[in-house]
Amino acid sequence: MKAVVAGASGGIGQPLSLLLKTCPLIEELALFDVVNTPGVAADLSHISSPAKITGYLPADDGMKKAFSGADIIVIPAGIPRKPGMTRDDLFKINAGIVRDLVQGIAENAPKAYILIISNPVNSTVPIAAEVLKNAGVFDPKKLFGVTTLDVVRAETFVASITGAKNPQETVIPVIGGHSGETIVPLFSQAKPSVSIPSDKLDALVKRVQFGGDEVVEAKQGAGSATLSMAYAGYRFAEKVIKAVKGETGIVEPSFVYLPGVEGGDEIAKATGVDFFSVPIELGTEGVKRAINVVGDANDHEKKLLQVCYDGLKGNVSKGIDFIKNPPQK
Ligand SMILES: NC(=O)c1ccc[n+]([C@@H]2O[C@H](COP(=O)([O-])OP(=O)(O)OC[C@H]3O[C@@H](n4cnc5c(N)ncnc54)[C@H](O)[C@@H]3O)[C@@H](O)[C@H]2O)c1
Ligand SMILES: O=C(O)C[C@H](O)C(=O)O
Repeated sequence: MKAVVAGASGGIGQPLSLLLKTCPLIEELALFDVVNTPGVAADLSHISSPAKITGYLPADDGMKKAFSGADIIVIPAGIPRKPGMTRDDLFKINAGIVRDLVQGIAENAPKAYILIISNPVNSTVPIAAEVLKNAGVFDPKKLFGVTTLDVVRAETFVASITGAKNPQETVIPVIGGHSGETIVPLFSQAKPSVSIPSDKLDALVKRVQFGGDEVVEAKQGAGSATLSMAYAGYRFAEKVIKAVKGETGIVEPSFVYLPGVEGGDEIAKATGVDFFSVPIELGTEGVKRAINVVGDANDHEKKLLQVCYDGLKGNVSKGIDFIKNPPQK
């Protein structure tokens, strides 16, 4: 199993690479970034875990060398938010970064599982899908927008109300997209069920939807969530790897292209959007099936979902349009 981190020298990239370096399921780890990968790779190479580690810069065909033979490529490359910015404000710079990296994947590792962290995820994943389609190598079962941090936040924040000792033991589907009101936690479907006092529900939902802002404001201009994101990115990558290696029954929400995966058509019909995060059962080929939890949402959650669909549609078409009608240089 060869894993790659593209954007490996950044705030997320470094701790994510650290976690992947310690993963016993990975034999080879390649780090790619426009800066500092030789140093980050040298540092991590002293860790006595099995993964062989290499670092590449764009010079000397670095992207080709990093991506060739990759089984899984995680992309946290791109600029993060500062206070007062929306994720969509990152589009101008990050759209081109993701387009070019995914083009490199299409050319050098067309069969790799691709996990996109770079924001705005609601648009960068459709960008990736279009690039892969144009290159004739799009497999919707292998393209994932990483929304795990929203799930992690829901687990953590609900535990502060229920007092659960281990927040991770409560499974909460968080669906939709990855920004503000497109993020919809379905607390009515938590397993085991949770009891949230009605006067606390709105604030809890808002905290999950705008958890990213909490970190952006606390960092005062020094970036957005990096450590919790590295944890979340690793958690999702590890689940994909375990499923690919044959472990069964692994389910985690992810932002995928619904019409291309089993069970997705029904959800696309219900939501009116083709890219959407829902619980995904993972298998040896990536997405095994998308699980339709939309119909089970309660009335309060259905109202949240309506707002989500409206916001998400614009974000998705903006991404698709960026590739179909490229901006003039
Ligand atoms: N999906 C999520 O839940 C989630 C959570 C947190 C952050 N993010 C997003 O992740 C991205 C990265 O955040 P960060 O805090 O690590 O930022 P950062 O600025 O600390 O790191 C980004 C890294 O990307 C590198 N990079 C830039 N262009 C590149 C290219 N063309 N090829 C390879 N590498 C390139 C930079 O050199 C830098 O090392 C941001 O867009 C942020 O909004 C997403
Ligand atoms: O808030 C951000 O901009 C980063 C990330 O999407 C997050 O949810 O923390």
